[in-house]
Amino acid sequence: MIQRLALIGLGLIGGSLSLALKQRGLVGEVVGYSRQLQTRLRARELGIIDRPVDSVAEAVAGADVVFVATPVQAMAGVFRDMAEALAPNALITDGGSVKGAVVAAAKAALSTAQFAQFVPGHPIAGTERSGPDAAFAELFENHRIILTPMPENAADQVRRAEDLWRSVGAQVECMDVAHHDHILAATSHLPHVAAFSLVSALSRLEERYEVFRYAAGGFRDFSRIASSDPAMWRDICLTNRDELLPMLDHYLAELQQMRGLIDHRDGAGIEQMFSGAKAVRDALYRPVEPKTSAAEPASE
Ligand SMILES: NC(=O)c1ccc[n+]([C@@H]2O[C@H](COP(=O)([O-])OP(=O)(O)OC[C@H]3O[C@@H](n4cnc5c(N)ncnc54)[C@H](O)[C@@H]3O)[C@@H](O)[C@H]2O)c1
Ligand SMILES: O=C(O)C(=O)C[C@]1(C(=O)O)C=C[C@@H](O)C=C1
Repeated sequence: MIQRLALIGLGLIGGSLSLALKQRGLVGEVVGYSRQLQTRLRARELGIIDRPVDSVAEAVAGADVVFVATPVQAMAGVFRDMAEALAPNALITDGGSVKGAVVAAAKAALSTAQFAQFVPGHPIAGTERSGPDAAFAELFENHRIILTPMPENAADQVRRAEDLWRSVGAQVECMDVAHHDHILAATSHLPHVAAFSLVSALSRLEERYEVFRYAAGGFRDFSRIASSDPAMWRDICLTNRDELLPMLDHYLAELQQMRGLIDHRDGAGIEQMFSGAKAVRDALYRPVEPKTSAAEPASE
């Protein structure tokens, strides 16, 4: 049970965590801060927060859990603003899509003791919608949450972060910060860049109105994520640039190869490439299976 949750960033991710905790009766009071007053008031109206405040410092004062859910590049300022006001035993965690840059920002802004209270996290759950109106209590159910604990973290802080996410129905996995950024560059950041680029390319065609008029299921599935928040994805691309660029080059090489096969009317080559991709997706892509309590290992 959380006595007071400080929520910094009141959009899809922060709002959904608060609604999930409130729905289960797992939080006393939720105090919220986001940059714009209008967002804070809307978050209160939607029942995401109980008390809007005017600064990060005011939000974290007296909170036993602090959750940072702003775009990644805003987090450095948020950590700086909270440092003076944090309670000594508060758990600090976040939902940022990139972990290396967030850890570096926390380390620069917080004292050694405060940094040890910070357990970085990343829910692998979301939608293309943003802002408080996009939040919903079920978002994290049966989705993975990756925690990237650090050697500085005390074991009980890591346990608190794990318990927090399990309590809202998520399945917790831990990995190293650098490995997280490498893997997520492939599975999340590259697909978003590909989707934004595809829609951007189509939008430049002279016949674009007709193109979008006749777009059907394939286009819808591939392009949905190009409706995601541009500022959030700008931040992700810039902060995970070193992992994203090689993934992008790898993908561009594959596209070039496909172009060559089509250009040379190499039907066998095209079919082979498609068959390989289909076989891998059919075999490896598995949405998270809901866990029944009976299936939980006894040690968890
Ligand atoms: N959208 C997704 O699918 C998804 C999934 C997993 C993780 N994430 C990560 O979670 C974080 C939040 O994403 P979201 O989808 O909830 O975004 P969002 O746009 O819905 O919400 C972001 C919130 O942060 C606030 N904000 C922006 N700058 C701020 C600042 N300087 N100080 C205080 N508040 C500020 C905004 O007003 C808004 O309330 C991001 O770091 C993102 O990378 C997003
Ligand atoms: O489903 C979506 O709309 C998402 O984009 C969610 C998604 C992703 O799967 O890439 C987006 C960003 C994250 O950091 C985690 C999850």
